[in-house]
Amino acid sequence: KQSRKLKNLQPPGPPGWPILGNFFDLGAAPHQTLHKLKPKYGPVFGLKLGSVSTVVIQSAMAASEFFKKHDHDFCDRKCPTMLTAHNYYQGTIAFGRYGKHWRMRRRICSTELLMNRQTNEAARLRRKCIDDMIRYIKEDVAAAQGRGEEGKVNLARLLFLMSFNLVGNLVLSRDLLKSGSKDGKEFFDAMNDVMVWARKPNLADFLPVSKWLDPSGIKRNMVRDMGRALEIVSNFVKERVDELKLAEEQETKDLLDALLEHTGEGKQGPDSISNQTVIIIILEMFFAGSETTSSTIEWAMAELLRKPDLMKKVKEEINRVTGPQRKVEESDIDNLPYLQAVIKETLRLHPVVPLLLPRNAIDPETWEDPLAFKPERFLGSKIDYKGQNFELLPFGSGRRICLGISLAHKVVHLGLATLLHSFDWELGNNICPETIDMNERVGITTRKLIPLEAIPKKRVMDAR
Ligand code: HEM
Repeated sequence: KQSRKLKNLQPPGPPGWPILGNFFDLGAAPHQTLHKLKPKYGPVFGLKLGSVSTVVIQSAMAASEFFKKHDHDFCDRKCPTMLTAHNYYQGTIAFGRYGKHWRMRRRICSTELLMNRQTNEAARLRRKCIDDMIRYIKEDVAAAQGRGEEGKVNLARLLFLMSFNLVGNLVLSRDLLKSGSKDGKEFFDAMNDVMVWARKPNLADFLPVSKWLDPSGIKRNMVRDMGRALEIVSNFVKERVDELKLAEEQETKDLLDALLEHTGEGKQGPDSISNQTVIIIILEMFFAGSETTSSTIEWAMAELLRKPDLMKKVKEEINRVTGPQRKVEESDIDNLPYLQAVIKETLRLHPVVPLLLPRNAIDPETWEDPLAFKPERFLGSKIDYKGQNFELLPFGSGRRICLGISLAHKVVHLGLATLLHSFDWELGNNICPETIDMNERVGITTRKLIPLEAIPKKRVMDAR
């Protein structure tokens, strides 16, 4: 949201169509279209998306200036129309209006979930979910080979299952994917469906008069699936409330407990939250924390499979630090500079939230050969993604910086390193490094259009 003063300062940009403005000029990959407009309009220009005035910032210098001088003016958010289903907008952190309610919800989540009081317990859960993924991979390969196939696994799906299950463990202390968990399976399906609808671009966000139209039924489907997801979470919450009533001592063990401490009778004022808000925040942790993390690891694997020499280099580094038998631990991350460079390069080239939460900057001029995957550019460089280096902002910066940054940092490194250290990866018949499809599917998050599949092989060193 812009103040009137800032609105008047809207910089010039490409002329748009009457009423619709530049909405249809953005195309299927808006972040790439914006990059192409830069030579003509400079690093800062304005766009009219229907009735919404937007400022695009595409240089490190302008982003630095923006965050240092105007972060406060731009720290409000506009909730996409799709997320008004079931009053989602009233509880959300990611799309919430800037103010005391947002601040309080964010504080509870970052303290309880991400700075985690029980640091060792959270580390154990991360380890467990990643180990489970390795087990599922082995089971899938065995099943595929049993069918006489070459043993390809759908890495995209297995990574998503891992990060989804991790959020379930951290926020609800529930293993949602444990076989036989009916609620878990239903919740997983409903979540997936909501994300499909949320990914669709929606003219109603930019042209309020069109918000009553629903030609392809997206809104109707969203209401239905969001309703299913919220109902399942609301049952989880009810169960916990009942458990707490019976418990003698109440100890905060996860995010749900922490949120429930702020509800209930006698709680009033800015410090209190409603039951519905608890449910929405829990759901949001799954939206914000699962696909973002899994997609980043998937892109990193795709880039490494395209460049076998880089794959070899990162595997050798891990092997040097852990030896062939020991598992990679989170405490190894600091000693794996090449792995860190691979992740930074992945987040530079494939930021999973490229545009749709505002304030993210892409800055090709800062980088030599910007479209090439070259982790080496980060070796010996102090550039990091914590929001202070404005040429690399995959998690945003300022007051609305990603709340899950430290969790994502650990899971992405440990997850990728464990995949690489557990198997030797091959592409299989009919595909070679040069032909891996790297197209994007753009929405709230940018995923690989074609989910990555690869064959995990017994490591050469184990086979010897
Ligand atoms: C690689 C993984 C991830 C990436 C690239 C990512 C990226 C982002 C970005 C770009 C934003 C907007 C920042 C801004 O406007 O300045 C954001 C916001 C947010 N992220 Fe993440 N994220 C990731 C993982 C996670 C995880 C694991 C969680 C939690 C479990 C999470 C929770 C959130 C929340 C709640 C917000 C909204 C913050 C606010 O508006 O106050 N994210 N993320």
